[in-house]
Amino acid sequence: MSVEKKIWLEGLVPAVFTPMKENGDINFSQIEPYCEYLINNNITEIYVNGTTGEGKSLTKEERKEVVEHWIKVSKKRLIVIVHVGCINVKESQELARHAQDVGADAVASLPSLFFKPSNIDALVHHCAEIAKSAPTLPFIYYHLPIMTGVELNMEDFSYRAQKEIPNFGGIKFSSKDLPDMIGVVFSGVNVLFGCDEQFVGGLAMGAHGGVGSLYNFMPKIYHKMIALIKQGRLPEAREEQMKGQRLCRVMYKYGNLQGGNVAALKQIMSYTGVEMGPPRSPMRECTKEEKEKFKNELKAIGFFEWL
Ligand SMILES: CC(=O)N[C@@H]([C@@H](O)[C@H](O)[C@H](O)CO)[C@@H](O)CC(=O)C(=O)O
Repeated sequence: MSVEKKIWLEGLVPAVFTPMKENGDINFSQIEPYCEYLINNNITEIYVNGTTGEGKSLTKEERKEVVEHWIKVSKKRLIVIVHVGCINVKESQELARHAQDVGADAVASLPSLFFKPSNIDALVHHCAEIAKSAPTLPFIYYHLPIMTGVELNMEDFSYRAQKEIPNFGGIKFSSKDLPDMIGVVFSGVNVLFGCDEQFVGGLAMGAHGGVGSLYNFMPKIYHKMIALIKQGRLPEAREEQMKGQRLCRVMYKYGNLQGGNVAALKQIMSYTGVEMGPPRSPMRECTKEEKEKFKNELKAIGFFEWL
């Protein structure tokens, strides 16, 4: 079987959150308004069950249900990329097959996370095993060394993967190692940069687009950045990037208190009007007092004018 759906992404791909209820269950009813909010903000692609979506904190069945909901409510108006990485390859394969069966547009995976691949051979082999379970969809490798500890050279990996994985579609590059990233760009595959606080740098080094959490609630700012870069207006693009940096500094502070950045990001996302609810353990929600201070700090940097 050959790859049927080919994609080449160039814009902003929000890594979507998974809305939750106070009791920790997934709040599926928020996915539809969330989807409409994204579409109204000119978003055409999403990345489901990634880091921002707390995919690794969900059960396999929950992950499948989340994907089904997104596909149902988006009614083919969004390109849906599904992250399927699990602790064991069998479950990753099951999720990849499921994504293909229910109509996703691409699958992506982290490397194996406990028995980490110690060389390119092992990483290519692991990705090929997952990719072959969804042979009609492009497979995107999710490079996130800060969380996975797998820090292999991505340029070398890309050349090997293009030879050995028939449906290899590109790399979601969530590392700040831009010299490695430019090597991947020149290897000819689709590169989606994942460090929102240096998006301008990533685009300047050739990334085609970005997958990230800030694109959920700051799409206007990041769309503007793309437009300014295309017009060669770098000083103005930097002004917009500085807004992302200001947001991140406040977000890191509260993320640290809450046990992880996704908790703080969910709080910020709720200010768009789409309720995200709490994160799942080991992260926690802000206390009432923390929420108040957090909101005031966001106000002070001008965040509410960027929505
Ligand atoms: C480590 C991490 O979570 N990185 C985020 C960024 O969007 C990140 O939140 C942002 O750059 C702020 O640090 C994304 O790369 C993750 C992502 O796309 C995902 O949710 O899978």
